Amino acid sequence: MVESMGFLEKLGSAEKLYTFDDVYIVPGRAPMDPSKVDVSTRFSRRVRLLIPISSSPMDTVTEYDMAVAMSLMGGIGVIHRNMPKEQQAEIASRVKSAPPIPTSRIYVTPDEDCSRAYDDLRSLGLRDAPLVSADGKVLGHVRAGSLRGCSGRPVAEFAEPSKAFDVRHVEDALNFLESGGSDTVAIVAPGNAYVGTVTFDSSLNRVKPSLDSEGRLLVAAAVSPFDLERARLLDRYVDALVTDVAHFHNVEAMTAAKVMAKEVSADFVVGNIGTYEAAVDALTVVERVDGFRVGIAGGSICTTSSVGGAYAPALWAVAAVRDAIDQHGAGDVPIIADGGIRSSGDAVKALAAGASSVMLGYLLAGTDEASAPLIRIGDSAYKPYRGMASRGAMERRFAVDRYTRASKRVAEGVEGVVPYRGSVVSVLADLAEGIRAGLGYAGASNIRELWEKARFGMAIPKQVPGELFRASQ
Ligand SMILES: NC(=O)c1ccc[n+]([C@@H]2O[C@H](COP(=O)([O-])OP(=O)(O)OC[C@H]3O[C@@H](n4cnc5c(N)ncnc54)[C@H](O)[C@@H]3O)[C@@H](O)[C@H]2O)c1
Repeated sequence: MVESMGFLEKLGSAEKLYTFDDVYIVPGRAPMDPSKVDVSTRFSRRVRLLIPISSSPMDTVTEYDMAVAMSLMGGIGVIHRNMPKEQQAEIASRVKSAPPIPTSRIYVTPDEDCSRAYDDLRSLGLRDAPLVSADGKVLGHVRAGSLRGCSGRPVAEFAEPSKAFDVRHVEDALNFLESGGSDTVAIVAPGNAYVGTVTFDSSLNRVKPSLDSEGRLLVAAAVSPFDLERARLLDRYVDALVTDVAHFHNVEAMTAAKVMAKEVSADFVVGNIGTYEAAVDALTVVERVDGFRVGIAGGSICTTSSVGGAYAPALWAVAAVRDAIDQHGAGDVPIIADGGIRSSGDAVKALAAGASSVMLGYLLAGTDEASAPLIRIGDSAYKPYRGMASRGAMERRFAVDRYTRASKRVAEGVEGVVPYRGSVVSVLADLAEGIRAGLGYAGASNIRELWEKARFGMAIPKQVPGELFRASQ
């Protein structure tokens, strides 16, 4: 069809590539209060989430801390691939053995001065703390009360029998804390190795982690579709593998992914893709697709649209891929909307267009758990954030992995900084609440209903709400 068109006709029939700023959700009749809206979803065919959010596999975003926090908050983190495969697998395995509750690292060591330990515990408002040896084993427990008035003696003299709980049975620890038996308990891995301290905090009840069938935190990892060895290694630990290339709709990438999908047992998510045709081809060639990561060139640090002139904004691409899935009887393959999401409102629009979840980079990059160091510029704190096809990220990739194929020499991303935003826990809690509110406005009580009920509208003339207020400031 397109081939028989003249060039002018081709230009004139340009498709409308809707972006997040082009449309809004038209409010609909809400069946319930937003607090009761169910935002649980699936990341991929078998991986269930309690909030529809994942963290992007970027080297300034997702390593151990982010992956743990994402799952603790009901989402999932995708560990980036800009490191040796052994290191990526080690991170995934540590996430799997992390306690499925928020922990801190408050403990006392045997040779610590007892009066200093007493002051430390009182300043934290704690009645007790685990006693942990220098080589990381839980030896017992120390009560602040028994340290009162002591001086110059080692903490070891005040040790009481251990109050440590196995990481595989943390519900016992929570019950013990709730019963008032203690303020703190140690969580240990098999062999009594100290993992972290759980401190009694009524807000614990509000944390609902997303877990696998064995009660462990969820984790996913990025791979190149050409890196079979990495995929095989990661497959032992992760719930999902995510092919991580800019343009998955490439015959070589899809053919390699077909081989990989047969070799691994974790859910197999492919991407990035941006069109109806890419989804149909991927479903046909790869044969096992457990999820699509959708959106090309939309990220805040991505320069693909200026380097290559190509763009498939996540909103438009999600709708196209959802239609492809529905029309090709592929069942219920979840879509992850990726790139350019700057707010919970953007996330709601992506979900309304047929996504099951959203993947975030920019919104999470400024948090404590993001894998870049905190830096100070003048009086303000920032964290570095860079595209995975930026010069720095590419150099790192080729330096750490000699098997990486160099598909590009020209960077398609930039490196910068984002303002520091504190813990990702509160960022995610706010985003989840915003998404619940969005479903409420759309008149939906869950994401499925949002797909059915959401109506899109355009403001004419195009106007951004709040613009008038800002203009008058
Ligand atoms: N989401 C986006 O919009 C976007 C855009 C650019 C880069 N990136 C990220 O940057 C990193 C590097 O990506 P990458 O694809 O260069 O990885 P890569 O160098 O590992 O390339 C992998 C393969 O993807 C295919 N491919 C990539 N770009 C192509 C193109 N322009 N035309 C045809 N085939 C192409 C090729 O098969 C290539 O061998 C990844 O983490 C990727 O997710 C993301």
